[in-house]
Amino acid sequence: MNPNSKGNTHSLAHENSLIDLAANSEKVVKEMVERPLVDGIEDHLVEFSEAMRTVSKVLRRAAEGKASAEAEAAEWKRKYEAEREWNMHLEQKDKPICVYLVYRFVWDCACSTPQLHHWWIYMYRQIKEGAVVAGAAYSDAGNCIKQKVGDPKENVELMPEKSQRCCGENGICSLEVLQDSMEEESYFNVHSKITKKASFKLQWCSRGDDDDQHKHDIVSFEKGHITTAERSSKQISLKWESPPQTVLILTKPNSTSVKIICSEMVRWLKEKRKLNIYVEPRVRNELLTESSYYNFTQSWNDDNEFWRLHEIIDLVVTLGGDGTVLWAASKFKGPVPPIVPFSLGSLGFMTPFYSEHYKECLKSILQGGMSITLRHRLQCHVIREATKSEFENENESGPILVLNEVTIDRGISSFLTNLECYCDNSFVTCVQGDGLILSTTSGSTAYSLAAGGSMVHPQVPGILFTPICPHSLSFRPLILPEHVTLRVQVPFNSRGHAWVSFDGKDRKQLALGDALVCNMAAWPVPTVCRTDSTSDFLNSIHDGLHWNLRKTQSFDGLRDI
Ligand SMILES: NC(=O)c1ccc[n+]([C@@H]2O[C@H](COP(=O)([O-])OP(=O)(O)OC[C@H]3O[C@@H](n4cnc5c(N)ncnc54)[C@H](O)[C@@H]3O)[C@@H](O)[C@H]2O)c1
Ligand SMILES: Nc1ncnc2c1ncn2[C@@H]1O[C@H](COP(=O)(O)OP(=O)(O)OP(=O)(O)O)[C@@H](O)[C@H]1O
Repeated sequence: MNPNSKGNTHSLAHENSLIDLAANSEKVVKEMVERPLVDGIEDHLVEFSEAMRTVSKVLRRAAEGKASAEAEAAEWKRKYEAEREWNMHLEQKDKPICVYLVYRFVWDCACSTPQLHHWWIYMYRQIKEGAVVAGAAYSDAGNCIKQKVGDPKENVELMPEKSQRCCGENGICSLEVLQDSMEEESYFNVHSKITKKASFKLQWCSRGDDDDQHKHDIVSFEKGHITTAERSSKQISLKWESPPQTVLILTKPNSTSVKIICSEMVRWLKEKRKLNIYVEPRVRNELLTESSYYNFTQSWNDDNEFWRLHEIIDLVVTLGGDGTVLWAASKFKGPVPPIVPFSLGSLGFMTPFYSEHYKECLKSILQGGMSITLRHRLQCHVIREATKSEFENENESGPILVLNEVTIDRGISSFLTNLECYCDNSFVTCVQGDGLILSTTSGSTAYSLAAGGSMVHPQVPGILFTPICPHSLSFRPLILPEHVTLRVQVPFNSRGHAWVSFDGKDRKQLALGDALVCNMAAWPVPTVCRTDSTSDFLNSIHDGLHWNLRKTQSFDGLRDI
């Protein structure tokens, strides 16, 4: 048998079987198609296709929602950044082109070299910061040589000295610092024959470290402004490098005991410590009504003048309760000088100094170093839905700074607040309840505590997110890191408006669509400690809040051992 013919027969059979199979499959499919559908399958298919349609609708909506949330977040970011830019622009505008005009530098020839050196360093810093400087200096009694500043900026120009007096004979050695505008010039002329702000150094150290090896500078100090370049939770000490000369006293109004201590303190600071003393206009009037002796006290006419005071104030003394410390902090929109809080209120959580011992306390603070607590503040912006591109007038004066907290609540509305909260543009939650507290760690022992938030040591950097009476069983308070930006928005489907207040003051309404944006401010409030930050905090929670006060269990009764 021919093997080839055998192979041909096999392949032919295989082909025929494939044709049969195809014809059969076609027949089977035809039968299946023609066969009536089994009961119920049609219904299932309809249901299935409806379900698929619903799924695709949900997916489409989710995609649309995500896109709109992203667009909204981008819009808020844009508004927030535009507002910051605007504020920075205003700040620049506020900054006089010629920040300092040194119009007289009377030089004692006996101390020429080191002081002249310091003066030029000081001037160089001003120029670096954008100041146009005009001035003249005299190097020694006989030869009044005008010195020109190198050229740190082109706008440096020397002005002829008005009264070219050499002071070799009278021995005065003073630097008068003036603002350039008329208003500021007259203000400083009238109010201060001043003086350079005292300089000091901030360090952190571990407890019990006696030698300087364990101390580290944490803050560079220029022009008397404290800024936390690096936030530290360690104890911070402040050491004067030149004697403080100017003190501002802020007092709680309508209190007889405060008035008595205030007038005594002013007299003592002037007579015994030879300090320049600033008081509020109200207090100056009260002192002058008491006696014309107090004519030496200085004050200010309006907020603009006050806002420049931090440039010459070495120390702030508060006489009152916590409210007076909050008041003092709120007066400083930028850098804050160290605050010495004397207790003349009822609770006094942040006021560790006893007013009866003011002489000893102030003496040691003015002479030596001190421990301070750098209390962080929150800066808040109210952003109105109605003003999409421009920012409200209220924002033109810059952010509102709080030392305790900013509260968003339902105010007089009887409905639940409905607040959408975002952290760095990520959705956090929707607060449905009486409201929300965004608190600093200093404020953790105030309203936030009453709403169930944790007590946090004031040196711990963080922002407390504490709901007020949330209508939910699982809403625990949060503590967020200090670097985040929080946005709390009243959604359009909210039943009522919300209200925002700053350290319990300045209530503002938030309409539908309005938002509050807040983050940590650059300017902390340095408060002087009686002992140190931790001891003062623990004393306050024990004495002020009676924390964990319980009768001690006796030895009587059952025991494990
Ligand atoms: N339910 C509450 O506890 C509640 C309600 C509203 C306001 N407050 C707090 O009152 C503060 C305003 O204080 P005020 O003196 O101007 O108003 P206030 O006269 O109403 O006094 C409020 C009380 O809170 C105390 N307090 C303030 N700051 C504190 C802090 N950081 N730690 C511990 N206790 C503190 C004060 O000593 C005072 O006893 C707000 O910032 C807010 O924290 C609390
Ligand atoms: N210099 C000031 N000018 C205007 N208002 C002030 C000034 N100092 C304090 N206040 C306000 O006066 C109120 C009472 O002040 P403060 O809280 O210091 O006293 P207190 O209520 O007696 O003390 P405590 O809070 O310890 O009970 C606060 O609302 C505060 O904002």
